[in-house]
Amino acid sequence: MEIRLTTPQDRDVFVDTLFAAFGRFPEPPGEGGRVWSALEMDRALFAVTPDGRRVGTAAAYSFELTLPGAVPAPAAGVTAVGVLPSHRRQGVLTAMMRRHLADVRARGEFLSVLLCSEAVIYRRFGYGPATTTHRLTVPRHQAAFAVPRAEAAPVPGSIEVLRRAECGGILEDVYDRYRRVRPGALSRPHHWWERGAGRPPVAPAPRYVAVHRDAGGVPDGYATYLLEGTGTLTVDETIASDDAVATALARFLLGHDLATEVVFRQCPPEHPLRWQLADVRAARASDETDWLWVRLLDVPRALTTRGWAADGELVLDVDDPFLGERARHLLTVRGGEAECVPTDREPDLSLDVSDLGSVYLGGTAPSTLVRAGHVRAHHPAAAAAADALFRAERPPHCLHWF
Ligand SMILES: CC(=O)SCCNC(=O)CCNC(=O)[C@H](O)C(C)(C)COP(=O)(O)OP(=O)(O)OC[C@H]1O[C@@H](n2cnc3c(N)ncnc32)[C@H](O)[C@@H]1OP(=O)(O)O
Repeated sequence: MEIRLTTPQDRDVFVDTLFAAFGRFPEPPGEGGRVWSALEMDRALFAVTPDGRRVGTAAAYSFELTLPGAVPAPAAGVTAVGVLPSHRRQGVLTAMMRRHLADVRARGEFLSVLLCSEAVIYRRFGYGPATTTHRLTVPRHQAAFAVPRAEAAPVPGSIEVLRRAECGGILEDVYDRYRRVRPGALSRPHHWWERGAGRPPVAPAPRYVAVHRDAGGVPDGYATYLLEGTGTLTVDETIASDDAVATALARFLLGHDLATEVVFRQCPPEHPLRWQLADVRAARASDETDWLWVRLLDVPRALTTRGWAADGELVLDVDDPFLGERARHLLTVRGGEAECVPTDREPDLSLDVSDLGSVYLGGTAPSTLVRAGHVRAHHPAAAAAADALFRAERPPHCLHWF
């Protein structure tokens, strides 16, 4: 089996092969099919049999991932993974993953990320689930806000309702400012917006957009939504770098006449809404799911690149069975600056690289993985020390679909 890079001329066959792996036919370009226009064919792979048949596909987008401390880092976004049903469980994906990880390293990148179709596939390749997302449903009759102190001084500004097609570059600008400060957020490259590649609101599906502007008229938040005939107002995403702006948008959406309930999709963990409503049971959480999976390809570089909110010292014994690598690192953080060097000191924690991926963005406490039996703590204080160190300024969240 040969694994080879594709060329721009391969795009149609690539998409066709991918859909055959999923047992479906490619969507017309005007619908979900637009997302394939963003494929970077110089990062896409075909698995080819000795007799020349293309039986597997995998691709990668060039994103920036925001790490704790608002640090941007290049991240390869794995996508379009498929192996024809006739060729499964013969190691085709394994071969493509090996090649992908080697290509990422060769480019000087140290992070690979993905969204899983099935959660049992990728841990063996060193990926760990690092962020979650869920939806919040609020019945309108329970949507009254309590008036905590923050609400006494509402954010100055205005909200205007536009159609998606009227927004020009507003969504792209607001999203880009937002993603630079949110751990776990991915960039949405310009050509995604230009081509409408992705799900709404990147795809220009019919949507209304509540655009929040600051007192000077500059857009600083938006929410895209649609009121369905059933009375459900579905919000695709609320984007605002400022919590007060997000609150103003939530108030606006929850005040929408004729809606019987408002469904906020793609919510981050610890969303403040339930604390803002008078009825603390009103915002019902559902459909919680893993979202971004993270794979580290250079542990010292990954650990010294992210920001750290607390000082501390940890010895981590990290096992990477897929790449056949094992190393012990001394991580020292002083004044937010991290140093990570090889050591032969006794470890505080022993863990698989996939578990390091899960805790890397601060979304999973190392102590949870110790309790789950994934991570081994070598002394009683180790897990708490790791929790204090890895915690991010706020739980990481990713809402980009790719
Ligand atoms: C980021 C994304 O694009 S997610 C999309 C993933 N693609 C899909 O879900 C499309 C449908 N599925 C497929 O095309 C294939 O089943 C794939 C791509 C998931 C797996 O491809 P394969 O070539 O069969 O994988 P491969 O033979 O390398 O399997 C490696 C190991 O993973 C296991 N594995 C692979 N897929 C699965 C699965 N879906 N469920 C459980 N185990 C799996 C195999 O059993 C094997 O285990 P082993 O090493 O213990 O023997």
